[in-house]
Amino acid sequence: MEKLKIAGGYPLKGEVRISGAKNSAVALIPATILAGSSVTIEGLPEISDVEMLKGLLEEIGGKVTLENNEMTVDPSQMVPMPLPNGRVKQLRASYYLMGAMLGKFKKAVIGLPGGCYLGPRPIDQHIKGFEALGAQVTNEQGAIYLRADELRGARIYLDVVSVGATINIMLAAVLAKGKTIIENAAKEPEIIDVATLLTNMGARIKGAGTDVIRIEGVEELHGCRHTIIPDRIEAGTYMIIAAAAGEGILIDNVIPQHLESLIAKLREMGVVVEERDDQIYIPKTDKLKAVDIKTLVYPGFPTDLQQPFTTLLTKAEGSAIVTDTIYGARFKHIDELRRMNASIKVEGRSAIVNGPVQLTGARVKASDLRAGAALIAAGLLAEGVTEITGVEHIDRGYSFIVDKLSGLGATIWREELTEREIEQLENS
Ligand SMILES: CC(=O)N[C@H]1[C@@H](OP(=O)(O)OP(=O)(O)OC[C@H]2O[C@@H](n3ccc(=O)[nH]c3=O)[C@H](O)[C@@H]2O)O[C@H](CO)[C@@H](O)[C@@H]1O
Ligand SMILES: C=C(OP(=O)(O)O)C(=O)O
Repeated sequence: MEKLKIAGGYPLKGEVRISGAKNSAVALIPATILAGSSVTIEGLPEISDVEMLKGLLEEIGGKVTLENNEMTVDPSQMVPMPLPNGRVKQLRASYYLMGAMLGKFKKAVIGLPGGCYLGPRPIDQHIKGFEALGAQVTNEQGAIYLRADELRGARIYLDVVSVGATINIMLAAVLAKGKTIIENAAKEPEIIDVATLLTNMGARIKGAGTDVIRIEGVEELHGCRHTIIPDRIEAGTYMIIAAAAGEGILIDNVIPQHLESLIAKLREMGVVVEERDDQIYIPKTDKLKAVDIKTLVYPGFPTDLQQPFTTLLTKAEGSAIVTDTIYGARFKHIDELRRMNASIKVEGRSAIVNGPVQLTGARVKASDLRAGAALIAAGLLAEGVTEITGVEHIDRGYSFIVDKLSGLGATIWREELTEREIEQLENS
């Protein structure tokens, strides 16, 4: 086990290249199960979620190669092997194995997913969708059992706008008989990316990226090659770091339109954001103004950027209210930021941040992926050294974070935890 150490307070400058999108990758990889022949995905991020999914596809008989961020999956020998435990618990997106395996084999046994604990994360809408398509779904001892004689297209209205349920229902429906309509669908760019891959595989999908998706089931799907979209959350994290501690940072391989809500909020704070074709440039910002944010489904402000944005607000002049309407308890980073001298209080679904304060280095724990991003941003701003444990969460979603930040001039490194530190963590 490792920890991250950051000696803060150094100005950051230069260029950083964004990797492929985690939340696309984790759906594209299970989608390959549906094909009849090999699928290649280019530009995958080097994160542990991708490695976990590679292992899961191999467990069910897939032949998988992963080299230079390019994965090729030959699904021809795959079987509907139950996956009740093990790797499925290490990530959230193992839930996509439910839709993909149900679609392909008409049966699946998948353990309940892990991933970031952000308060309750139900999957009732996924299950409602599978049932509407004709599956019997039961939950037995922490695993979801899915079985169908045949899957038939259906009209499915999602009671909550859910990224996971929208993609999972698409995966299950592309090989179903007849037409499926998903109403109140989520509109995130990752959904369009998955629909693009499935369409290249021969699926018939219309409306991905709007709130009504129409799918006409086909008999079979074939192999193809697909290039993943850039990670808007990774890009947003570096934009926040650039606004907080940058002296001119160019963020390369980004689709600026995917980040309009963040760009608008940064501009409101007084940050100059230059949008180019596939790059964003943020020069040094002298003074930041506090702004309120409220997370919403896409194209609203993403919940995944709420935590790092909170760190930025500690440097802004005035009082700001951060409200998370998606995950009302996504505030585990706040206690840790307080250890670093932040002045923040949590009231219900909101955090009230008072700034500006000079953060100071401390020993802190990343409870989840974006809490980790918030603490890294804080460490870069802080006076002194910050030690961050819980690095395994950060490695789920940020490729080469130490190298990328070092390339910008940060003093950041990994260290092995001592046995005593591991013991302390296990008892905390
Ligand atoms: C692997 C992946 O892509 N993860 C992203 C995905 O998670 P995930 O797909 O888990 O998030 P959802 O979009 O499903 O969740 C949105 C909201 O709907 C609720 N809900 C969801 C499903 C359901 O069946 N019932 C239900 O009530 C959730 O509790 C939450 O309040 O979208 C989240 C919201 O943008 C992001 O934070 C995660 O990074
Ligand atoms: C919450 C996240 O991931 P997951 O849904 O995979 O836990 C995230 O990417 O911020």
